[in-house]
Amino acid sequence: MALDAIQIRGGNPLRGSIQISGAKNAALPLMAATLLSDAPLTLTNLPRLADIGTLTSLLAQHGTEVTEGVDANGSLQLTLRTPRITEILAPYDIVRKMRASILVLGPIVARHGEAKVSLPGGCAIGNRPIDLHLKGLKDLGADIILEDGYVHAKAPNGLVGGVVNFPIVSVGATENILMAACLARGTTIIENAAREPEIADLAYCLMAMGAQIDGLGTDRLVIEGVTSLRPATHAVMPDRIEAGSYAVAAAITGGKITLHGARPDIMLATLDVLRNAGAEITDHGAEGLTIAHSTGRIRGIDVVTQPFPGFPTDMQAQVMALMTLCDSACMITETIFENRFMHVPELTRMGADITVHGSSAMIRGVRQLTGAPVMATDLRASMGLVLAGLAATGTTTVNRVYHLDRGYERLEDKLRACGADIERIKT
Ligand SMILES: CC(=O)N[C@H]1[C@@H](OP(=O)(O)OP(=O)(O)OC[C@H]2O[C@@H](n3ccc(=O)[nH]c3=O)[C@H](O)[C@@H]2O)O[C@H](CO)[C@@H](O)[C@@H]1O
Ligand SMILES: C=C(OP(=O)(O)O)C(=O)O
Repeated sequence: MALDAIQIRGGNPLRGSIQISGAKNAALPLMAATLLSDAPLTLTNLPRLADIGTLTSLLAQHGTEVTEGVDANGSLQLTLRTPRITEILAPYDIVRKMRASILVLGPIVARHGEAKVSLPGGCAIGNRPIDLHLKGLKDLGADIILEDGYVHAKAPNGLVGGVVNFPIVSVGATENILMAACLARGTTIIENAAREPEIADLAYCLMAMGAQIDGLGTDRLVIEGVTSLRPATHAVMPDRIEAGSYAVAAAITGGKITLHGARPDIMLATLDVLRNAGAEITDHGAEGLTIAHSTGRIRGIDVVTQPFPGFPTDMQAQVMALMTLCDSACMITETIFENRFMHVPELTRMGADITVHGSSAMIRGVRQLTGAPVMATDLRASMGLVLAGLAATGTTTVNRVYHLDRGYERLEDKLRACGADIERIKT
């Protein structure tokens, strides 16, 4: 595990352009989909991230053959082929590193009739139970036993389509059940499905593989099971959270950045907040967007995280960093994860004025942040601190860079190309 740190000497307005990478949170379920079929699945526009490597190792130990290449745009391309599931066990040592490992559960049970996946446990941002994943598989006829820290799911005669009504919206549970339902006998209806764009991206890929899915982009997905799937090639959608993070980099430093390949149509809630905060945003459609913040201070805007199309929890820490410099006071409320304010004490050490009351944080804007050594316990909190460091006077050292390596491809290169004074250092 890399224990390097990111060191930033803040204060430069960032100007330039950044190419947005493929989305981590789309890539992971797309890779897991290979387990549904013996036919090859080629994924292009993959980001080179630690999480992609972790899932590649997990898939390989389940029997997936992985051929690595480079696509026409220079991004990572993987051809995944799983002639058969050679191992039903997803071990604790891999699952604990990355919660998205739970996404192998649905596909392996659906195809092989049995899977044994380590319970992921909690993580820095919350408890993150998997009861909804298990409920969905039970609704499709799987027997589930929890033993020795593992979920043991069995459906020896195959899954059977049914109605899966989720009591709360879950991205991962929707993805797991969507994949499993592709091979279940008959029709599956997922009610209260998550509507995140990464789910539609997964559905498009599954349909290219021969799955029959209706209701894309809605909270009701209808899946007609098929007996087998065919080869497919799919380009991973652009990362709306990476794009949102760099949009904040432009706003917080009073700069101007063009985000090539960003999709403004799936970033509306984030862009609304940034626009209301005083940024000027130019929508270039499929080409991307340009964001600038040239006049006056940031306006304080209240933000509440919600499932898509609401404001994403994965942008909360970054927008909080921005709001520390606002001209008034504002409130950020986190409704998705119970412990996603780990960046608050670190931002406070940089001079921010933030008071947390339960799931809300009251931010009173300050005129300036000052650099400090900081440490975050999760990916987006780390990015929030990088953004604060870009705006602060003096030097900020963000420790535990491995969190950032989970979700931001070539972070320092992309920011440096826009004028940031940023480097990776050994600690
Ligand atoms: C790899 C990936 O795509 N990760 C994203 C995914 O995580 P993930 O899929 O884990 O998040 P969920 O949408 O499942 O979680 C939403 C809420 O539902 C709860 N819950 C979830 C499942 C369950 O079985 N029981 C339960 O109670 C969670 O604790 C949380 O409070 O969506 C989150 C919400 O947009 C994002 O922050 C993560 O970046
Ligand atoms: C919380 C995140 O990821 P994961 O679900 O993989 O922990 C994230 O991408 O912000």
